[in-house]
Amino acid sequence: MSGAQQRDLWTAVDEYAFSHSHPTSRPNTKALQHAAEASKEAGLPNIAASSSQAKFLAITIRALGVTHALEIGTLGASTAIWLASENPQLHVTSIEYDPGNAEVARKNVEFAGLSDRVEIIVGAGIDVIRELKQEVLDGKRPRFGFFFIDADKENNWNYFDVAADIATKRGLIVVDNVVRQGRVADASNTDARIIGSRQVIENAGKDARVDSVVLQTVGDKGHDGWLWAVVN
Ligand SMILES: C[S@@+](CC[C@H](N)C(=O)[O-])C[C@H]1O[C@@H](n2cnc3c(N)ncnc32)[C@H](O)[C@@H]1O
Repeated sequence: MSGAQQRDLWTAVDEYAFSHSHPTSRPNTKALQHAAEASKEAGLPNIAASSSQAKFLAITIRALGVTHALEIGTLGASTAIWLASENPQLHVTSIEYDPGNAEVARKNVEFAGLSDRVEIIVGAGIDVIRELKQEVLDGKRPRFGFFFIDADKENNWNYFDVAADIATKRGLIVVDNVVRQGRVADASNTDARIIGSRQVIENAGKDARVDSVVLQTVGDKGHDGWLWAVVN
């Protein structure tokens, strides 16, 4: 089977399964479709987590009873809306570097009726997460039970390192796109994003604060994978 055929198959399975596991009668369908359309119209790239992946994160959060989540990399707020709309107990803080993306995201969150539970902070992820860390340590913010690291891949480890310090006990840290069509296993690849993947995988494995695993994924976003870590 060619690469294109494989990808078509993965997409077909995603479309079939998602249409049944999340029928359009679900209450958040309109908000999610609106966010996708408005993001496309505004020219945002098609790089949000897939619907199946975002729902998987959302129901994991529900199973764990997480009340505060931190996302790095908002884009048009697709995943933030998934997390908040599937979890009435959840407050989502999401950091976005690009003010234009943040504006689209805010409007999408407002359309979804989630402005009271989705906070979008504009700024460089590493600066903002360090400020949030100080707020958590000062007792001005609660610890986060879930992190979705999905921004500049070169900073994966820097985000992870702070996240492990401000997580709740048994908090979950997910880093997106660490496999990158398998290129992570090619030691000769010097792409900064691949180096960012390797750094977070290797450092997390040695870090006594967490227990981690990498899970490869296929679907309508191709072949990639997540790093998952639970904070001890
Ligand atoms: C893959 S997209 C995020 C998708 C989103 N998590 C979702 O699944 O719906 C990555 C986003 O990270 C933002 N970004 C890139 N570098 C950043 C940085 N240094 N700090 C914060 N955000 C950044 C980009 O502007 C982009 O909107």
